[in-house]
Amino acid sequence: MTDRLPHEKGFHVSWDQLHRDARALAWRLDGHGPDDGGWRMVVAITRGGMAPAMIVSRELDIRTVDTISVKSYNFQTRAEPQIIKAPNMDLVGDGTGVLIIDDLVDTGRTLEVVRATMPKAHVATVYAKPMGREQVETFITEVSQDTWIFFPWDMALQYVEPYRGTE
Ligand SMILES: O=P(O)(O)OC[C@H]1O[C@H](OP(=O)(O)OP(=O)(O)O)[C@H](O)[C@@H]1O
Ligand SMILES: O=c1[nH]c(=O)c2nc[nH]c2[nH]1
Ligand SMILES: [Mg+2]
Repeated sequence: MTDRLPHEKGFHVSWDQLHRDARALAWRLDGHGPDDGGWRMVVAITRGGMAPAMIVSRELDIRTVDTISVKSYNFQTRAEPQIIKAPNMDLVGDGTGVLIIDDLVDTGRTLEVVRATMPKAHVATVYAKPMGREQVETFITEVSQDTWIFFPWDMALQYVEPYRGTE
């Protein structure tokens, strides 16, 4: 099944902003792991979760980092999420003490699929849209459902015309 989402607005995130927001996510998570061991592992949802997961694992000094690969979108058109690569389940166990990190939650379908494989893990994203918010335990910034978030790895600096135009 695919459906096209109308996006009225754009939210453009620079590398600097992403760094600040991912750090803020780490600080919010600090000290909120399970009482008997804290956060012991990070699982990044590729590809968008990899940069935030690197920053969070660095801030929280977590050295065990794995990935789960999920493909859900072709540009802005969504399809059913598919797990292409699983993390090391011997390390993940039931997910206790595991932080699952993604760049954003939109409809929540990606996280639904990922959560099912690690039921006791804690899910955190940097950004969240209302439809998927309930799939996430911790996030930093919410944007409206009709906003498309543009990440720094999808953008480049380019010339823009002055507001008043040129002669
Ligand atoms: O909540 P949902 O509606 O499922 O959408 C959110 C997911 O979509 C994007 O990933 P995408 O599948 O585009 O892959 P990418 O991370 O490799 O860009 C984004 O990075 C999230 O993982
Ligand atoms: O770069 C992205 N921006 C978004 O807003 C979004 N929603 C789902 N997948 C997305 N990818
Ligand atoms: Mg993704």
